[in-house]
Amino acid sequence: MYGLRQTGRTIHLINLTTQRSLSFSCSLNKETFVRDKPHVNIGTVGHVDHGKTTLTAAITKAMAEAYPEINSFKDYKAIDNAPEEQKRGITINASHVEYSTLNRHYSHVDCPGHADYIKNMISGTSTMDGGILVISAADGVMPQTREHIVLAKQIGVKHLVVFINKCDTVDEEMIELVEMEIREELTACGFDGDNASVIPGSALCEIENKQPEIGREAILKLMEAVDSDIPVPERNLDEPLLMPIENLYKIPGRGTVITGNVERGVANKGDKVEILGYGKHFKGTINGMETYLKTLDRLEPGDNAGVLVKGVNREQLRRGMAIVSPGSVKPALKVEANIYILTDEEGGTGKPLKHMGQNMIFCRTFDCMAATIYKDEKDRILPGENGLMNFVFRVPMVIEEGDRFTVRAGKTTVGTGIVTKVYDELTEDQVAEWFDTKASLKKPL
Ligand SMILES: Nc1nc2c(ncn2[C@@H]2O[C@H](COP(=O)(O)OP(=O)(O)OP(=O)(O)O)[C@@H](O)[C@H]2O)c(=O)[nH]1
Ligand SMILES: [Mg+2]
Repeated sequence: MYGLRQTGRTIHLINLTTQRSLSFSCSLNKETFVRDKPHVNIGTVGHVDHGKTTLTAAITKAMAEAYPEINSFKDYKAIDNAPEEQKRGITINASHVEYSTLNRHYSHVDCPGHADYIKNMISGTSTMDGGILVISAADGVMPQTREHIVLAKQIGVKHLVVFINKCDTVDEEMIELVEMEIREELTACGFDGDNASVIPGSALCEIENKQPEIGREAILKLMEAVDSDIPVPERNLDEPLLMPIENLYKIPGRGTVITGNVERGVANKGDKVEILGYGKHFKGTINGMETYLKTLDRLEPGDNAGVLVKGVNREQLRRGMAIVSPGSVKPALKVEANIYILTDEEGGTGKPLKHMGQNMIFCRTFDCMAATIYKDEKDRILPGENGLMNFVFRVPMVIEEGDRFTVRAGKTTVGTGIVTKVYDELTEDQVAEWFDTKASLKKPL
């Protein structure tokens, strides 16, 4: 026996015996997103293949089964939907899904675990109010488990809930060992390891409707822990708009759709905006906003939104730029930061940064080359220590006092920092000339 239920634009076909449902969209007029619950941004992080995408799909399934009126199941293929992701069976791009518990609406970003795509993990994590750390009971703590905990901490994710996955493959004793190991690891990285919620289960069991005690029930327990452990952050509605760009789409005849997470401020249809970063400056007008295919009445902090902007071309823009209220942000070329250098064990290089070296800086959704300059040429900040140093970007970037960022060299995270000061004494020409000649032969900027 099957039943039909409609929620907004979505029709759910429900098997009345198993309560499994299949959802599909119909083309009624677009619904308006109703802000009837607090909205929280979360996501899955952890080592490659530990089951983050499977868990993401399993959460949407468990939520759709528990509250079908407000949720629909997104299967694995809908989350890892790029051809290369499907061919290789790994996540490359951070991908977003939404679901609701009775108390909250969540936007969930499923981050890649593979070391080659840490860049996408960093930009995905930059918008999280809290995270679900996924760890396989069969493997325990692995290199990217540790790297993701360290990065989440430094990026400013204050709350982590742990899901020990693949419990269908091991015995009780092993699960207890992994729980002890992960609590220690969290504590070592500055989280409250003793009191963190650690939920054992199996994402695959929920997907395959097996062993509900480690499948469905564990996922519901996990979401209860997420509801209670990850507080709704304070949203700053009074400041001018800032929304870092995550992705861009061109809609022929309509304009450019910019997706991302609103960091602060509100904006309405018809508002004028600026788009800044990578030394560029464009002007446009907001012509519409959406979240998960529903119309937004206005942009608010925390929204994971798609914004239709008139007056800019998709080709001019790139991820890492930011949409801001006109005149509210001045991009910076040179900043001072308090920087912490990772040790070998934390996944770093175990070496200090070079004076006048060049490294990639990751902040919000941007990555940009910067010169690393010690205040005194003889200074060195050793692994495991922190100190002040200057960074000069190749081009002006949207970065402000108090912003957190990550320093990477090749595939390794070298350090993490917080901006303590923004200088404005340099011109773009001076910086371009300095980078274009052999930087190391010149005196520090
Ligand atoms: N036995 C078992 N296998 C699982 C479970 N969860 C996931 N898997 C399997 O583990 C493999 C990796 O799962 P993914 O969800 O792709 O892992 P991931 O963490 O998203 O991987 P990346 O995004 O590439 O880092 C797949 O073959 C899954 O079917 C589980 O609970 N039990
Ligand atoms: Mg994945």
